Amino acid sequence: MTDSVLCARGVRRSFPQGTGVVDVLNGVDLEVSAGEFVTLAGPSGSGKSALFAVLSGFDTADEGDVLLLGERMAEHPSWQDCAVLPQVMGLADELTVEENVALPLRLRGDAPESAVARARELLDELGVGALADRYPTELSFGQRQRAALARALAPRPRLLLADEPTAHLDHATVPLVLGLLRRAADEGAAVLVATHDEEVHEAAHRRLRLVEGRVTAGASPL
Ligand SMILES: Nc1ncnc2c1ncn2[C@@H]1O[C@H](COP(=O)(O)OP(=O)(O)OP(=O)(O)O)[C@@H](O)[C@H]1O
Repeated sequence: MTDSVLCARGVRRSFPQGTGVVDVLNGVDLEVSAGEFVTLAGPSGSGKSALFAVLSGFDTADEGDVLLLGERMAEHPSWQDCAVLPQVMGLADELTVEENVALPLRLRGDAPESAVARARELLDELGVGALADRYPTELSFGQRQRAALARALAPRPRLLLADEPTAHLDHATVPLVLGLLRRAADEGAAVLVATHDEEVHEAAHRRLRLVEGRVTAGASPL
């Protein structure tokens, strides 16, 4: 693919377990291009979060390469280009919701007014605009998840990795999240989502599966 944003080749990762080791990733190959919304399925414990940790540069593969925009992630972590929505959402408790969402924009030097405007717009779209002045600990898990998604989307990353972005959401809220993930892809981002949620898989351009530590094509796209 010419417009590859994320490319993993031969990624292996093992973890110590008891007296031995468990091989979780056994040679993962995958590619996600600009404008693609791709989902990753796999049974609980199959290694989706472990793979996302390697893809986002939080963890290092024992073997193999991860390229972001053609650069090796391990050597050139491109924090400006990659946004992550981890399962543990990692909002800063001492900042309000709005400040959390605006933070990546402020860190890269955006003016306060435009950072706040972007934060407000995303929070409104995700149905949590009224909570902008609250602190994360005052929110439900589903509300925090939407705030964390707003923060990930705020800088318009080239790559968005979202781990179970609908895990805490009710049925009525899932379409709001799907709409923003699709829009990010339509605007040119590469979007990779690990999920057990069939509704999310159905919205994807392409589906992948993690089986026995390797990525295979999932069910055909719609
Ligand atoms: N840091 C670690 N140390 C030891 N073992 C780990 C570590 N991280 C992951 N594992 C193991 O790797 C396997 C895969 O875990 P992972 O959390 O990636 O699964 P998952 O597919 O994301 O599961 P779920 O769908 O339940 O979130 C598990 O057996 C887990 O115990």
